[in-house]
Amino acid sequence: MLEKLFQVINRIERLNMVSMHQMRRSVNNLTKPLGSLGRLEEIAVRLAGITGSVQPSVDKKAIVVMCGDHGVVQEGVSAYPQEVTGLMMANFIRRSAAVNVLAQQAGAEVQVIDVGTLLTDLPEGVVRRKVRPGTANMAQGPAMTKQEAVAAIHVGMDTAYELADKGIEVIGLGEMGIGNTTPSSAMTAVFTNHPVEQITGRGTGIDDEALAAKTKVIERAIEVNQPDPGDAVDVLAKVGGLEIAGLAGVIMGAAARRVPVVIDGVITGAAALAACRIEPRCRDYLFASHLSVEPAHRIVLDELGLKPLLHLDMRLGEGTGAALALPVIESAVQLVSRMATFEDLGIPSPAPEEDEFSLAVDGLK
Ligand SMILES: Cc1cc2ncn([C@H]3O[C@H](COP(=O)(O)O)[C@@H](O)[C@H]3O)c2cc1C
Ligand SMILES: O=C(O)c1cccnc1
Repeated sequence: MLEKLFQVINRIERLNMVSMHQMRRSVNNLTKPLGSLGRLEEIAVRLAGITGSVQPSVDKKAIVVMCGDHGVVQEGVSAYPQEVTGLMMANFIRRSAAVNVLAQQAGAEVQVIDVGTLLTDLPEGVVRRKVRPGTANMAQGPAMTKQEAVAAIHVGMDTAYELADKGIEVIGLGEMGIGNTTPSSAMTAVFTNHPVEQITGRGTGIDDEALAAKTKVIERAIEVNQPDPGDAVDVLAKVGGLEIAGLAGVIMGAAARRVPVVIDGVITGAAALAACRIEPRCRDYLFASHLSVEPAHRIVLDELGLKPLLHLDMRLGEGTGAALALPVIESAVQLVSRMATFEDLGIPSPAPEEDEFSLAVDGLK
């Protein structure tokens, strides 16, 4: 069962330092003051490292929306009923949800995958990869078995491989699953050892009383299940979710295929933490799109050493932040491929010589 997971992880390589070095030199030769394109320069350098090309392309884009339901919703942790998961899936298929609008603007296709919802009558167009119909209530016992968590990871890995096979050059992550900020906070607490109280947020918009109750539910889930922070599959199985495990699989699969991944909010962030605990090299393939209002998100990004590209006070999920960041990433590529160099203008590059001799790898932020 674990063989496939290990085969994918084995393929995840370091970034290509030669390409990064060459890209940094190209960026320094563009007709602008040194460093003046700020983080766009880092994006270009890291894309070179990820793709192994000094002319990377992120033209073909996809947003993967992994969907799952959560038994812990019984505990009153969300402001909305569980049926909203399915209703929103239908909305994604009709292309009328927030993520569809933003993905269309970014020129990205949206793929909707059922990895573990309660829905039996799935709308046409949803990819059918259900591992089980929703998780069990993690406040009473494990959300799922380890086998199920691994099966959900495999769904994500397969998805990333299929997208890479069809020429997708950048993958944005999204999710839908009423209640899923609860397992995301639980996972973040376990992986980072921060107090649950500091990590738990209002999700879809619960009041103070419900927030206090949600915090207690998460503490209870950790107490009851005793997830092992050193075993990310154990954490995913005991206090995670099917769509979260699927997203961790997408990250590992994409990294194995040298495809950059743009994470979204607190749920895709928790998935990224899990993927990076399984294989730390995954981290170099990730871009953080935005900083969510959910308190766990800042903790996740700090832990991963990722800086968000946008600050828009969003707290939606679905892949909305990832969709918004895709054009920013594409801008970095367009700048390096289309701007003139100092040589083009017939003057020597003013970039300092010692840059050539720096071993510090930039573009890793
Ligand atoms: C209409 C609607 C659309 C959404 N799109 C994403 N989410 C977001 O809210 C859920 C997580 O919040 P909580 O843990 O509080 O339930 C997820 O499904 C997430 O993607 C939505 C939630 C609602 C209600
Ligand atoms: O930050 C997020 O991703 C988020 C916040 C609240 C609800 N759903 C998602």
